[in-house]
Amino acid sequence: MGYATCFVCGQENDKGLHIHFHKDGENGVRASFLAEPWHEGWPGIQHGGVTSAILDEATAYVTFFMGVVAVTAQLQVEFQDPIRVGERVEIEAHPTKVTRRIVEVDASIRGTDGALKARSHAKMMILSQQQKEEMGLANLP
Ligand SMILES: CCCCCCCCCCCCCCCC(=O)SCCNC(=O)CCNC(=O)[C@H](O)C(C)(C)COP(=O)(O)OP(=O)(O)OC[C@H]1O[C@@H](n2cnc3c(N)ncnc32)[C@H](O)[C@@H]1OP(=O)(O)O
Repeated sequence: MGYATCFVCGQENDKGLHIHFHKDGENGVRASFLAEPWHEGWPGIQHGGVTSAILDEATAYVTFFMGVVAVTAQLQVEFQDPIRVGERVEIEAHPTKVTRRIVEVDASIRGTDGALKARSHAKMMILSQQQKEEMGLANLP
């Protein structure tokens, strides 16, 4: 599952994170990730941009599993506790509000002990047919 070349989930992206997201319950999403040395910013700590990309992707998978094509319009991230290189984390996301054009999604990253590392709130904009065509996303499966 996933787009082959996607930076976060694509299995054919040599520079990617190769995270496998799966459906959890009706509209939830789950995944797991282990930070490698090449994901760090400050020594030994996962770069905040990598953390944000993971939260963004988990959010996008929520809308994907809902069967809509959407892009991130807004992503607010809170970095609660450093994610250490070599540390496994668990990722979760679920929708909090669905309107005609916007799906709001909460996502979180926790240590295997359940301690909160980072969380986000996002607004995903559901694309119109015209927007899908303009962005080259009209023929997604
Ligand atoms: C084989 C198959 C396997 C598949 C496996 C699944 C793979 C699943 C993952 C794939 C990979 C995903 C990747 C990660 C997800 C990205 O990261 S997507 C990339 C990052 N995001 C973008 O590039 C989006 C760029 N922005 C845009 O294109 C446009 O600004 C948008 C978001 C489409 C909105 O444009 P628009 O529709 O023209 O918006 P507009 O009509 O002006 O406004 C509509 C309403 O939304 C509000 N609004 C507009 N923009 C914003 C905003 N930025 N913030 C808040 N509100 C906004 C407006 O205020 C307005 O509100 P109302 O006045 O109606 O109350």
